[in-house]
Amino acid sequence: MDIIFYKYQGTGNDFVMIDDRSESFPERNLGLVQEICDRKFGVGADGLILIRNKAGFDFEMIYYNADGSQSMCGNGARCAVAFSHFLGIIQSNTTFLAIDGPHEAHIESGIVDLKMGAVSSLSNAGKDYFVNTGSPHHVRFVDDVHSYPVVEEGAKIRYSDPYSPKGTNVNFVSKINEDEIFVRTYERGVENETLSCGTGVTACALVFGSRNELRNVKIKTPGGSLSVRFSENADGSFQNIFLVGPAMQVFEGRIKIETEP
Ligand SMILES: N[C@@H](CCC[C@H](N)C(=O)O)C(=O)O
Repeated sequence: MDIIFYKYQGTGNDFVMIDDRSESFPERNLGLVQEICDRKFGVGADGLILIRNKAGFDFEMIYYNADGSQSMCGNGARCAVAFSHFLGIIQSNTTFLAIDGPHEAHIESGIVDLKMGAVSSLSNAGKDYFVNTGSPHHVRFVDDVHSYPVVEEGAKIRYSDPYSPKGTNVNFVSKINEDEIFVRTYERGVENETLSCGTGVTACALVFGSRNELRNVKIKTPGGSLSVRFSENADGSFQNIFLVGPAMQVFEGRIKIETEP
């Protein structure tokens, strides 16, 4: 069996995208997801996304990390919107379903403005913070994020007791300007630093924005620039959270699936 795929990247977070409206992808075959995402033996990606039909929505995004686990992916969702636009499923506005619930988005000139789920609170985690933006995120502010040992420290926190057994993603943040931060993220499910993480930068923007009375935060990541705007309620919850940034198709191809003779 051959599967036609497209590759997308959103600020360097890269995804294999499959139009699976026919529901022919063997979604329970997590070994296949791992093989496709393998950078040496497969296509290579941080994650794999299936686009499926869903009653009441324009489409459903089914997201897998490179290891086959599932969670919400902000950059993946922006790429899914761009891919659905490319496929002609949507025009410039959409409402779609992801693992954490419904999302709205707008796409124009390759920039996707994605509404994230509401966030109930920010928690303290020692001197750091924890925020769930559809996926769990530990947020640590550091003096110089560029020289910080992200993989080593991220792996320690990712597997640490408070987050066991499912673990967390871990973000390291330095302030660049009054309204701008630099974020590097260790992602669970990839088990490495990725060039950008959409739910991660959203978590960091909420913490930074809340502490500094900002409602629009610019973010730089190793893979490019994003922004997050939001409103904060008196009870410390957040709503109308929008993650904005580019999503690009980089190539298309055919995956050869070995079948038993
Ligand atoms: N890269 C993603 C986050 C993907 C999910 C995460 N690795 C997890 O398992 O929680 C993003 O852009 O949000």
